Amino acid sequence: MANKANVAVLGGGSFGTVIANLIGSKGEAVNLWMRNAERAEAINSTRENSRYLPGRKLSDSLYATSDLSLAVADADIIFVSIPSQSFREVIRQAKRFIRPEQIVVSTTKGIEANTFSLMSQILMDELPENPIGVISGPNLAKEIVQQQLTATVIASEDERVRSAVQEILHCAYFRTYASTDMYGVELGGTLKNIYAIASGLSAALGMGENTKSMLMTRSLAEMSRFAVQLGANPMTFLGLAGVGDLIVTCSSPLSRNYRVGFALGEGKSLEDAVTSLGEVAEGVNTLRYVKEKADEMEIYMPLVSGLYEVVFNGAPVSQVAKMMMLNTQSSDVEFILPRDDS
Ligand SMILES: NC(=O)C1=CN([C@@H]2O[C@H](COP(=O)(O)OP(=O)(O)OC[C@H]3O[C@@H](n4cnc5c(N)ncnc54)[C@H](OP(=O)(O)O)[C@@H]3O)[C@@H](O)[C@H]2O)C=CC1
Ligand SMILES: O=C(CO)COP(=O)(O)O
Repeated sequence: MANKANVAVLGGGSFGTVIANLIGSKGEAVNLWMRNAERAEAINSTRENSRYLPGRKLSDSLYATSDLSLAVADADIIFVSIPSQSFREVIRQAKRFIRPEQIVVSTTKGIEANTFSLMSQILMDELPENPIGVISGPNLAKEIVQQQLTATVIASEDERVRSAVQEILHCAYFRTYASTDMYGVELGGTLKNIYAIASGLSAALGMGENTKSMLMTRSLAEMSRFAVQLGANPMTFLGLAGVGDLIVTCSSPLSRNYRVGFALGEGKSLEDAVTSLGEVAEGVNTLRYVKEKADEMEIYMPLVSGLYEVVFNGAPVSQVAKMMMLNTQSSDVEFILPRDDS
């Protein structure tokens, strides 16, 4: 039976299902929209998303549907968990069913091809009257479904969005912290995917803990530098959506981006690494778009440039790493000692 649900989640992959299930587990009626009608029916009859979360029993309050109009009809909040390359297309399909008072929240960590838009910018373009927000943080879907203690960030300039999302997601194993820096929070979640690929690569090559720590910390320096040039607040990168998400994604084999890097480090081709995942790894496209943007804006991003050479031009990691290590010495925290003064 269809839910008269206060919440809709668009996207029946790993994260969409997990967010819908978390809300459902609180006893809230939630509709999970997916494009595949057979899969939706199977979820309703078996209480399992066998494609993305095999073996995990889903809440009885979750109703899966391939009917977009029905999914969003009664929702106060609509979460959108669709990979970045299809995000605008899905919002365009949905927008005729969405009313201006409905809150729309992206969970997607990626950049649109050609426009360099983040998902909040797509939401503002397509749904200019709706209150919008983004959630981002160290949020591995496969840990949330096991009810591992987890926190995320809801970022929105609209206080009503922040408090509605905090309330709907709050439970004994999930906390939601608030921010007004939507762009910074989103950029944090998006950029760290690049460095997760680099971390997976370095792990596969047997690099030590010193190397991993250097890589993560210099990644944070590089992503903050880029974000500041694009107008985000660097302080956001000290929070869950910056350093928090960077740590989890650069450390865990549950991260798909880390796994792509690991597979590359084992000698697999990029195509094999991506297809064997069977899920989205946003970092591959993000690397491409950020490299272009950094070149265009002349932003110094040696890790992005080096990784780009390895991933897309087959450069040997040892050669790229040596070049970086022998590069001109620089400052540690450039907000204290500017790079040019070091
Ligand atoms: N998984 C995680 O741990 C986390 C993921 N995220 C972010 O959430 C976003 C979604 O990721 P996730 O759910 O993990 O990805 P998955 O690869 O697990 O699933 C993607 C989902 O999107 C659907 N989809 C893709 N294109 C379309 C389309 N054109 N129309 C309708 N549905 C479409 C797929 O449908 P189909 O199965 O039919 O192909 C699938 O249900 C990503 O940006 C990711 O970075 C954020 C935090 C954590
Ligand atoms: O964003 C994530 C964890 O916060 C999920 O990372 P992956 O997309 O690399 O699996």
